[in-house]
Amino acid sequence: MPANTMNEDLKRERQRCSFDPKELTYLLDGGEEKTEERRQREKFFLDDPELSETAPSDYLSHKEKYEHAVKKACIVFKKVQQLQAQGKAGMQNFREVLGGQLGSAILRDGNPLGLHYVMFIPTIMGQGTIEQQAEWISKAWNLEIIGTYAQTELGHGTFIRGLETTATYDPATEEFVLNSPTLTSYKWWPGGLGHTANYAVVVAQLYSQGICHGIHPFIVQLRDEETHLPMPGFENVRIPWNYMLMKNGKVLKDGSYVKSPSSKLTYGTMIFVRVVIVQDAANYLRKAVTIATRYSAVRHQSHIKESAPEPQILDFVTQQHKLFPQLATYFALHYSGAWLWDMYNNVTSELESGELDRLPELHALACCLKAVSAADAAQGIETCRLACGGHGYMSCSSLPITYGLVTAMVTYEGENTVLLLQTARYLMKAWQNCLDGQPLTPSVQYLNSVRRSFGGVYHKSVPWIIASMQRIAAGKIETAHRHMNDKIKRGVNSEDAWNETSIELVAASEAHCKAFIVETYYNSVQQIVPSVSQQLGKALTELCELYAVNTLLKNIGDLLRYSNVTTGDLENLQRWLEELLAAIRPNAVGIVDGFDINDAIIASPLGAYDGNVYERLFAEVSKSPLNAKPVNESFHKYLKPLLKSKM
Ligand SMILES: CCCCCCCC/C=C\CCCCCC(=O)SCCNC(=O)CCNC(=O)[C@H](O)C(C)(C)COP(=O)(O)OP(=O)(O)OC[C@H]1O[C@@H](n2cnc3c(N)ncnc32)[C@H](O)[C@@H]1OP(=O)(O)O
Ligand SMILES: Cc1cc2nc3c(=O)[nH]c(=O)nc-3n(C[C@H](O)[C@H](O)[C@H](O)COP(=O)(O)OP(=O)(O)OC[C@H]3O[C@@H](n4cnc5c(N)ncnc54)[C@H](O)[C@@H]3O)c2cc1C
Repeated sequence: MPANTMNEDLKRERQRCSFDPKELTYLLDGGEEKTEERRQREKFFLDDPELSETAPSDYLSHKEKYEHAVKKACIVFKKVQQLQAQGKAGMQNFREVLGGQLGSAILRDGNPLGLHYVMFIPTIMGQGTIEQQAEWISKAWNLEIIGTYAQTELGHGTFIRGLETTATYDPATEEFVLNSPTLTSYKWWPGGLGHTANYAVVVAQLYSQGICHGIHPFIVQLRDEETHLPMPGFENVRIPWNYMLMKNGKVLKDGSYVKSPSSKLTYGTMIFVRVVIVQDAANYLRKAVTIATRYSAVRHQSHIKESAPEPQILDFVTQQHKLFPQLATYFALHYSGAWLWDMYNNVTSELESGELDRLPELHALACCLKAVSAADAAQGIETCRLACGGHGYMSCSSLPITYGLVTAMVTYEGENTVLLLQTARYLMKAWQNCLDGQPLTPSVQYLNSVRRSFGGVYHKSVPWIIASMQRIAAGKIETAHRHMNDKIKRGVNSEDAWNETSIELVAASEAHCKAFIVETYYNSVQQIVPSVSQQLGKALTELCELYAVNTLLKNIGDLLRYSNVTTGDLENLQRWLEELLAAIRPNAVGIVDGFDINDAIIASPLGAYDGNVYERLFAEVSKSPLNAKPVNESFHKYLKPLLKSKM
């Protein structure tokens, strides 16, 4: 590939952009200094020859992939320690390096230490007493031990009250006896459990004095610290009394049980990871949309006008409609995720001082935001893949693997439907409170005002869209609530009525979440615009408007059902959408440049900064071991005899 050549289309795109992409980069990083620190950090890892790929891991066996990942995870860990020693990395950077887009670029096939950092350490911090934290955290932090989070069993993942593993307290020896007596009680799925971890937080049903007290977390050693040989399996395994994490519920040495202020505090790590997922989903989406946008600016095909040369595929309005909403969705999830992170930190410090009031609202928001961000990012990444035609299907495009990582988010840490039903539980109570004139928490305040009006007159503004989406959400909440209560009045018991209404409950929850995201995104942009250049402010406003208009248009049926919108209003909305696509078009490449994702993290011949798509694609496929020899052995072994036999 010729060195330092830049694709001519991308050059032109960059000249057309109305704002300076650097300004967007600084905004997203939190300032020029932060951008510089991030770039230095990325360079520190990506320039390390031991971490850079000599050949794509696609061509390795499963076993080789695992060994390769462990090797790299260890190098990364040592490098993080070096940064920490220099005061250049804290917990947040740890997550970025090991779990964020940098981590996923270095450890393309998964991080064997991921669960150690994302769940094992946070569980000890959130559920352990001060003494237990003192005992375990530094060991875990320094990687003297490697942990995982073993909750899910072969038979139960969602319904954790149904877990079968037991931990029975024996006061005679001051030990817990752990047991997984059936096939369905075997721990199944925990990341790193098979070969990497030597300790786990095991979630088990606590029994003491003959009474079951529900699920609680226990630290269990899985492998010998020296030989790494597995400890005896989960049949009557004894662990010391103080290996039960006892910040919340406790067992005293005599076996008496002291209840937690809320049994749901045991579920705290799950809330933490759901909050983290919102940001991670957004970041994976921005990587995919960077690839697809740059590719679409470089790729020419077909005609808009027969007389003109083949256009960039980005000039097809349908292509813009595939990609620009994904750009906007990134920002929407980014700002909603930041909002949720702040709420999580505030509520967590309130919990520390015994205030539990805001926990249900945090749980309700974390559940629906995790579900919607995982689903929308997965769908958005798949749209980006489709937008790249055949080349998007290639593994080296990085789009299939990115989709694979994000679609897993739909299932893990609470399956999406299940989480949306948790939010629906909260919304049903909120609606009842609304009917009873009881106070409402901030995120459902809108139910009160929307209840009083069927809809305002259309005006071309995001506040009108927010009000419309709130009307849809309130309408769906009211409908589900009414249908469920009608069933109960007809004699259906409340649990069956819930199940029979659950399609509407899930839809209500999604609508509530979408209204929340649009409002949070809009409020964030309103706050930012006065502090940035007029050009960037305009670009950010257009993206926010696009997210709002596009989301509303995807819900036309609901809009017609729950508001007094006219068909003329819908035509106006469609025109507005098309105007926004045209307005964003000149800035599309500038926006993804503003994301400032290093080429090594992009890891796709379709999406590199220089736009040398075809040269890079060719170089990539040349790496396949299959292409090393002109004739593969299978020809002589199988094809040739078959061809001969036909002669
Ligand atoms: C630093 C380095 C980073 C490296 C990163 C590497 C990358 C890592 C990559 C991947 C990580 C992968 C992580 C995946 C790990 C996992 O998946 S771990 C397993 C997660 N499992 C789940 O999430 C299970 C889902 N199920 C549940 O959460 C619950 O069982 C349930 C909520 C569905 C039901 O629980 P149940 O006890 O039956 O509750 P209910 O009866 O339905 O409700 C009772 C009330 O409790 C409230 N509630 C439920 N959950 C919570 C909570 N978390 N907090 C607060 N309150 C909660 C619920 O609303 C009910 O309240 P009311 O009675 O008032 O209505
Ligand atoms: C990549 C990956 C990594 C994971 N890592 C870990 C880990 O490190 N540690 C760990 O403990 N676990 C881990 N898990 C397990 C994960 O948390 C569970 O798979 C997840 O919580 C879903 O539970 P399940 O598999 O039991 O699904 P199920 O609950 O069996 O879901 C199957 C279907 O049933 C439906 N369903 C279930 N219950 C209800 C309900 N109440 N109402 C309506 N529909 C319902 C669901 O919507 C879904 O459609 C991981 C899973 C994956 C995929």
